[in-house]
Amino acid sequence: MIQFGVIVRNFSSSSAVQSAIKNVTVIGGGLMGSGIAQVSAQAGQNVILVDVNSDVLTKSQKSISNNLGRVAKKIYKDKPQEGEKFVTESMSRIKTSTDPVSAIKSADLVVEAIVENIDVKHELFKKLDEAAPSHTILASNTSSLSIDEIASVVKRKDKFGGLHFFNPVPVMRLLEVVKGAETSDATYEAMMAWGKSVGKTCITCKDTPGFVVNRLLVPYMAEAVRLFERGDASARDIDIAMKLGAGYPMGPLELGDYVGLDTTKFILDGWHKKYPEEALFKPIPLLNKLVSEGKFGVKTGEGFYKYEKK
Ligand SMILES: CC(=O)CC(=O)SCCNC(=O)CCNC(=O)[C@H](O)C(C)(C)COP(=O)(O)OP(=O)(O)OC[C@H]1O[C@@H](n2cnc3c(N)ncnc32)[C@H](O)[C@@H]1OP(=O)(O)O
Ligand SMILES: NC(=O)C1=CN([C@@H]2O[C@H](COP(=O)(O)OP(=O)(O)OC[C@H]3O[C@@H](n4cnc5c(N)ncnc54)[C@H](O)[C@@H]3O)[C@@H](O)[C@H]2O)C=CC1
Repeated sequence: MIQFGVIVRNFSSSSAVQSAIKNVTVIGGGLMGSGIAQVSAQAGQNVILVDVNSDVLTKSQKSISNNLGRVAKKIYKDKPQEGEKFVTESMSRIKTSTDPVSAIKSADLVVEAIVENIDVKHELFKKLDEAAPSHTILASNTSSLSIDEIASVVKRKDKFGGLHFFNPVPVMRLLEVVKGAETSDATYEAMMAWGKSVGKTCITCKDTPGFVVNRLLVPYMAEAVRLFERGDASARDIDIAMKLGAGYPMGPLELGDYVGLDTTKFILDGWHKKYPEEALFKPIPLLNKLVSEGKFGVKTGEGFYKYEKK
């Protein structure tokens, strides 16, 4: 059995701590999964990125390569050749697959970043639990679902936890490490060490709705949509207000488009179902309308604003 210890290394990159986790499988090659694959490969780990859709995987590889290029420009400002080597080597550590079962055969850690739907996540984790080696840690990047509820379908509850990243993963420095009711101390410590190894500052949170960031951020974004829906201010003015008046890097509606209005709706709907009396979680007709029209934000080319399709 692999012992997940921590080896402290004395080198000057952001990942000063190296985790014993070497092989990572990331399931879901969308916005978040591609970012998680990137930071893992950057940190020297072998990555398999899995998606049901092979076109998504092609797109992910392209965006990871571009984003690695941005990182390389920063780290290797005056050494373009070293920058190129960094990109090529990091990319060579990422393999792709459409078959989750074969992709986890040598995984030390699996990070799931598929659609925010408990039934779909259950179906996947049942398969992963049966197929993964006994030492493999299973983790979910869920934004809003309960870690214990997701873990209810697996036998290895002691080796299950939450690893909640933020978008864009290569830039946002936080990782919320969520300890479920049955997550063992060894698993929790291995997740913390791994988070540090991929360059993140880790905080710990109990398995509560939205953990820390989303419990505060999602109701704020929802209130901004309601304000716009009432016609109290234009979308542009709401966003300018929060950027210039509160110092946020993005306004709340821009952020909704960036996170994905589909994901935002999944989060709110899930919480509303669980806590029907909570006014902050009530459905928002405008948000539902945009999602029903396929306007998910940046990823579909339109949300509150229009974007050039990538
Ligand atoms: C829903 C959930 O469960 C949880 C969530 O994720 S909630 C969402 C959390 N995220 C946020 O709140 C994001 C808020 N927005 C921001 O922080 C910033 O607007 C932003 C970082 C996204 C973009 O910043 P910006 O200054 O407007 O744009 P830009 O100049 O393109 O990027 C800033 C830097 O990040 C880098 N960057 C941006 N995206 C990148 C990516 N995907 N990969 C690598 N580098 C990237 C750029 O290269 C640039 O680097 P330098 O400053 O060294 O040149
Ligand atoms: N968008 C955001 O800002 C954040 C999202 N999250 C969470 O991360 C997860 C993924 O979100 P995004 O990356 O935004 O979604 P996304 O829609 O960009 O990507 C999801 C991907 O999962 C794939 N997929 C769906 N079912 C699958 C399955 N059974 N097996 C393999 N692949 C499958 C889809 O083809 C898609 O490419 C969700 O749980 C979300 O709540 C967490 C932090 C931030």
